[in-house]
Amino acid sequence: MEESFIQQIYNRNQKNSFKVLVGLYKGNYLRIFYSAVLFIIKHIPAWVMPIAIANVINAATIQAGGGIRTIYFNAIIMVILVLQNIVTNYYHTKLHSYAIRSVESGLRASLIKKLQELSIPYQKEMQSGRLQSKIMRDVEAVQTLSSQVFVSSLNIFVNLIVALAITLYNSPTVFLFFILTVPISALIIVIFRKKIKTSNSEFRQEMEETSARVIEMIELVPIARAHALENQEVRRLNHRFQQILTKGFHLDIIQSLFGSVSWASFQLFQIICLVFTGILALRGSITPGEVVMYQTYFTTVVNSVSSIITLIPTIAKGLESVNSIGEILTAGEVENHENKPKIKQVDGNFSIQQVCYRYPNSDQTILHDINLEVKQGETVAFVGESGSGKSTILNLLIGFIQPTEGRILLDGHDMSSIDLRSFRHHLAVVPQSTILFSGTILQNITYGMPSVTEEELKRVLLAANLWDVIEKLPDGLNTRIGEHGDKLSGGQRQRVSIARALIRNPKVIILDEATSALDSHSEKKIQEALNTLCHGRTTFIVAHRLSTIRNADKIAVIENGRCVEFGTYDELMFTKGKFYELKQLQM
Ligand SMILES: Nc1ncnc2c1ncn2[C@@H]1O[C@H](COP(=O)(O)OP(=O)(O)OP(=O)(O)O)[C@@H](O)[C@H]1O
Repeated sequence: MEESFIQQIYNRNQKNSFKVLVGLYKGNYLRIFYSAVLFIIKHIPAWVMPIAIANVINAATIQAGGGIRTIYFNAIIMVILVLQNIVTNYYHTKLHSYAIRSVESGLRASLIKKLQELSIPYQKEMQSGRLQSKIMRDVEAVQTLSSQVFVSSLNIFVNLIVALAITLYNSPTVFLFFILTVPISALIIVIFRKKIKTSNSEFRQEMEETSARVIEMIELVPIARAHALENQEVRRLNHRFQQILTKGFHLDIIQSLFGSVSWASFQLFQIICLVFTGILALRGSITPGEVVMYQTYFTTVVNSVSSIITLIPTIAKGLESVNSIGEILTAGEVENHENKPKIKQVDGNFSIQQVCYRYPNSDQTILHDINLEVKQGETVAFVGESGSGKSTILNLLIGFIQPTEGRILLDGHDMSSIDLRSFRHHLAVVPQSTILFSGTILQNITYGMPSVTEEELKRVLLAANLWDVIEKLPDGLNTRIGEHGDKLSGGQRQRVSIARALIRNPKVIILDEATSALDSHSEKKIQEALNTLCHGRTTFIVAHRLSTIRNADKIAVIENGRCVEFGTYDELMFTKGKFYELKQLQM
């Protein structure tokens, strides 16, 4: 799949999260600019009001100027400036909010797209809870960062510049006093910045980890309940919450200390400023109105500088989230289909040649020199002890993982050199634990199919032995089946899964047979459905049922990652080797 624009921004600015953030707004720069201009207009009252107030005070206290006319004139100016704020604020918000919200949804869309491309082993490694936390929580932190940085920093910088400029124009002495705040604030920022960044990063990782555990726990509730392990589960999570408490507490303390130190320093400055301008007024250098004016501007300067300081934790958190999202968007563990030829037709001939496999995070080779020739339409059953490597072979055949040595040929094409998506259009996978989603039965069966005719649907339902089940349901095919299909029985779920495979009319089927025991009636129904499904298609089954094994064209016995026997049922029974032993054991 093509890299999204957001992915490109991440790849180009891997080390610099601030550059990434700015880059994300490409296409919105003009909107942001107009929003900033409107902000300046809407904010004019904040700068003009102190002057107008000073004029009114001076007109009232010093019998100079225009008296009542000055008071009225300044009042009218103030009213106009205040009222225009409502309109300009509306358009200012409209523009920047659209920009920020579109980046927010763009980030989520890019993450989802990337998740669909990442290799299956990588996804398993990352855990769904952590991924979910990145998609929801981190993107939200980036959105908060954007609005804070844009709205607050604009507010801060514009206020600061105007207050300082007016003061400089009126009194350079007071101006010099004002800018003394800069080194003080810089010092405070330097002292706290690194601590806040580290603390934020630790807290974010802890949250992600806990998120993963919580999702896992929710999925495990029935198992925990069935084994009376509720308390253990609660304890396990409580331990994680304790970690969050410690890390979050540490973060809060640093942030709060940072806030209070800066607040106290600036309040002290404000008191000094009042004393300083008061003395200047006593000496007659400035008027009483100007004392109020400078005090107001100084409050603006102080508030602006302390706002920059209070913004820092949010910025640190947001930039940490920019990094966190980048972990996914720049991950290289993707299924690479770029520039690989698509296959137009699949017959279903497989040649597995000298295949070995080792999981990336392990130094143990799981599969050794697997060699199998499978003809179009044949059914191959893999049997063997648990952990012998059967599911790993299925994952290799789907292309979720690639052989570390050897190769797999599909109709003569090396699977590593073709666009696997073109093969998977002709493939149906029926996993051991049926994966259903919380829609209707119809939606679950026709998942990913653009259109299905009534006759086709009926044929599939009959073949999957689902017709009777559907007929008994009040809403028929439109019955909602609950999360993961919880409202269906295990056997019914398996048959829905078989129907989903059937409707795709695949050329190749990969089937990890469910191990759970079913009653003989249900077992018979499933076996009939499976027979229809596999008929005339190349099928690979991890087989547990006797009937499946009996019906397979070939049986491959896997032992410790090696294929120790390969042949028909009768051949393997005749040679009285491993398969014979396994059968004896089962019986
Ligand atoms: N992601 C992984 N990382 C490392 N080792 C793994 C991973 N997945 C599986 N294994 C190991 O690979 C071996 C083969 O596993 P596999 O799931 O293929 O066995 P299986 O024959 O299908 O077992 P079962 O019949 O119980 O499903 C096991 O020893 C397992 O521990």
